[in-house]
Amino acid sequence: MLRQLHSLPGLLAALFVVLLAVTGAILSLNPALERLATVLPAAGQISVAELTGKLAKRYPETEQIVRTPSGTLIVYFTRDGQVGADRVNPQTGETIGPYEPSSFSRWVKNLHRSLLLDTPGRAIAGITALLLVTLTISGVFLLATRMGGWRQLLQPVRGTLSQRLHIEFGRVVIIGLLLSALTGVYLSAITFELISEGIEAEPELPQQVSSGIPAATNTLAALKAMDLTQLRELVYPYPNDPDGMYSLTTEQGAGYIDQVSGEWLSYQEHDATHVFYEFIYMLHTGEGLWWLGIILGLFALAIPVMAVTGPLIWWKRHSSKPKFAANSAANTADTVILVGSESNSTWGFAKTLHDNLVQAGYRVHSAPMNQLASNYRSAQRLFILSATYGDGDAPASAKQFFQRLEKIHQQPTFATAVLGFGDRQYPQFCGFAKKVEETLSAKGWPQLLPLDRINRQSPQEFARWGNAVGKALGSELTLVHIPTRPKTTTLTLAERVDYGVDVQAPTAVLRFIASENNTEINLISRLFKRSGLPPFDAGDLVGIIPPGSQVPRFYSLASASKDGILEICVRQHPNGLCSNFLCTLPIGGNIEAFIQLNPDFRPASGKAPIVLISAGTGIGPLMGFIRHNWAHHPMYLYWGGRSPQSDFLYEPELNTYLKDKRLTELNAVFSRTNDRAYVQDKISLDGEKLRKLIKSDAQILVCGGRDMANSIMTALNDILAPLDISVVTLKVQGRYREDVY
Ligand SMILES: Cc1cc2nc3c(=O)[nH]c(=O)nc-3n(C[C@H](O)[C@H](O)[C@H](O)COP(=O)(O)O)c2cc1C
Repeated sequence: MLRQLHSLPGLLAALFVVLLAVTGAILSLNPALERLATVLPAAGQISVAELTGKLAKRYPETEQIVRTPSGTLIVYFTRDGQVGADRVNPQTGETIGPYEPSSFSRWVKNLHRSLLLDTPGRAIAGITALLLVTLTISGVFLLATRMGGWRQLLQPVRGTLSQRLHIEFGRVVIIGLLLSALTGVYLSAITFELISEGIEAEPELPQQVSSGIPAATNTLAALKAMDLTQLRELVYPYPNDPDGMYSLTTEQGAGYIDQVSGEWLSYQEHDATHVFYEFIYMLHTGEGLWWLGIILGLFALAIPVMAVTGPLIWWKRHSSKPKFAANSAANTADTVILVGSESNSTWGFAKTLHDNLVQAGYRVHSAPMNQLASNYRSAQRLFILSATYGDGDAPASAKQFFQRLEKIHQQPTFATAVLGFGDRQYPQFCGFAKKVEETLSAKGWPQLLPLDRINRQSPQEFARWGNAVGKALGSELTLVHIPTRPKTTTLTLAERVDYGVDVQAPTAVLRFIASENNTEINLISRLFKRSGLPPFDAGDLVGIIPPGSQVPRFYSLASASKDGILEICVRQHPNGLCSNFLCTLPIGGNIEAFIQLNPDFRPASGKAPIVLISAGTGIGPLMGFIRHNWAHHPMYLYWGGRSPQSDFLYEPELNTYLKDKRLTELNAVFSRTNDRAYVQDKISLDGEKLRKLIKSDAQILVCGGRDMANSIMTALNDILAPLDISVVTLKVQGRYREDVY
C-alpha cells in the first residue's frame, strides 16, 4: 500500500514535479541576486524621512517609493511629463539604474505558477504540489520500512545505483521538499480561495486633513519615526492637492499621514492570518529570506534525479516479475502463495503453481513474502516458496517477513507448506526456508506439508513436490516448470594465468572480452567505442551456464566493465562441472554468462580504513576493489594460500599496488610452508592493530568459503571482545560484509 502510494503519484507527477522544481530552482536565485545588488541599511540606521530627503533633489516629482521584501528600493516618479521607475541606493538615495523587471524571470514565474495555462495550469500546479507532499511523506515511511526502522533511517544504503541515488538524494532534501510542497499547496489553496489569505490592513480613509502649506516630506514626524527597514510602500499625495495625504504601508500595517502636520490620520494593523500568509509566502519564495531560497532551490534540483531514478526502480521491479493472471484479492482467496526471491527465478515456479491451482478452480492470491497480511479471511492454505541468500539469509522480497509475522498473534485458519529453493553447495542449503518453517511451527501454525527443498531449480524435484501438494489437496497436480534460462551474453576467453597445480589446488585467473560473434553488442559498442560488456562492478557476480546444464554457477567479479574485461578467479574442483569447464577452457573459447548485481558487497565511501580478508579464490573481488582504489583509501589485505611458489594469486599486481599506494598493507600467509599459517591465524596475531582500525571506523569485507568465513568471525569476535562489540554489531552497522560460497 505504502509502495503504491509512493510510486503512483510519482509516475503521474514526475513531469510536472520536475517542471515545478526546475522553475522553482531558477526563481530561488532572484532573492539572492536582488540581495547581492542591494545595499541593506541596518535597522535604526536610516528613517523613511531621511530617505525622502535624499531623494528630493534627484526626484522632485516622486510619486511612490516601494521596498521589496528582499530590500530593493524602487522610486516611481514623473520627469518632464514622463513617468519612470529607478532602483536607488537606500543609504545615499543615488540612482542605481532604471527598474526593468526581467521578462525571462516573469515568464519563469508564470510557468511555475500556472504552466502558462492560467486557471487550469494553476490547478495542475496545486495538484502537483499536493502529490509532492504525498511523495515526500510516503517516501520517508517507505525508507523507514526498507531500512528496518526509524532509527536506521540514516544507515548506509544498499541496492542498485538507481536505488542508492534515489535514497541518498531523498534523505538530504526531504525536509526542504516537504517545506516547499506544503507551502506550495497552501498558496495554491489561497489562489482558489479555499482558504483565506487574511486581510491586508485597509485603514479608514480620513475625512478631514489639516489645512495649510504641506511640510517637506523629510520633516514629517510619522516618517521620521519610521525606520526604513519597516517600509513596504509610501505613496505621495498629488502636488498642490489641499486634501492630499501620504499613504504608508509597513510590514505590520498601513495608514494615512497628514501632509501638513506630519501626524498619523489613521492606522490599521494587518490581521494575524495575513501575517501568517506573508510568512508562508516568504518560506516558499525566499523573498526576504534569500539564503533559504537558495537552499530550497538547490534541494529542488535533486528532483530531476529522483524523477529519473524513481521510475527506473519501478520499471525494474515490474518488468522482472512474471505477471499473474487471475490474482485474487488477499481476503477473498482460498489459497495464498507467498514468494521469497532475489533474482526472480522462484517467481517462475510460483507462477506455475498459481496457474495450475487457478485452472483447478481455486481462488489464488500470489504476493511477495514482504506483503504477508495480518489476516487472510477466506484462506484454507498458504504456500511459501522462498530462495536463500548469503548465510541462510532472506532474499530481497522476504526481508520484512519475520517483522510482519511477529505482529500476528491469532492462530490462522489455514494450513501452511514451505518450499525452499537453494543450492546444496551452500552450507546453509535452503537455510532461510528452514528458518521460516521452524518459526511457523514454533508459533503453532498448522502444517499442510513438511518443509521440502529444491536444489538448483530442479524441475524434477518441483514436480515431485507438486505431487505431494496434489495428494494433500485430494486432486492430481502436475507441476511442469522448466526454469527460463537467463538472457546471456557470449564472452570469449582472452587471457588466463594458472596457479596452484603443484599444491593440488589448480586455480586460474580468467579474463574475458565480449565475443566477436555477438553482432548486436558489437554494433552498439563500436558506435560508442565501448567494450561491449554488460555493466558491472567488482564485487558483483557473473552467472555462467556450463555446457550440459541449464543452471548457472556464480563467480565473484574481480573487474568492472569499465576495465574492458570480465575477470574471475576459479578453483578447479574434481567433480565441478562448471569449474572443470572453465579451468580447461582454451584462449578463444566462449562462455554464456549474465551479470547478477551484488551491490551490498562494496567498500564504503569515505576515508575510514578498509580491511579485506580472504583465502584462495576469494581474493578475486578484493583485487577489483584494490585495483580501483585510485583515491588511496587505506586498504589492508589479509589473504591465505598454500605455497608462495605455486598459488600466490596476483602476486606481481599486489606488489605494484603496494608501491603505488592503492594497497596500504599486504599480509599473505601460507599453509604449506614452515609457518603452516591460515589467514585467521594472522588475524588473531594482528589483534591489537585490527582493534585500532575498527576503533577508527574500519569496514571489513570478507570473501571466500564458509568455513574460512566462520573462522574469521570467531577470531574477530575474540579481538572485538575488549571493545564490547561483536561482528554482529559491525554487520548491523554495515561495517562487516561477506561474499561467501
Ligand atoms: C550470492 C548467492 C548466494 C546464495 N546463497 C545460498 C545459500 O546460502 N543457501 C542456498 O541454499 N542457496 C543459496 N543460493 C542459491 C539461490 O537460493 C538459488 O539459486 C535460488 O533458486 C535463487 O532464487 P531466486 O532467483 O528466486 O532468487 C545463493 C545464490 C547466490 C547467487
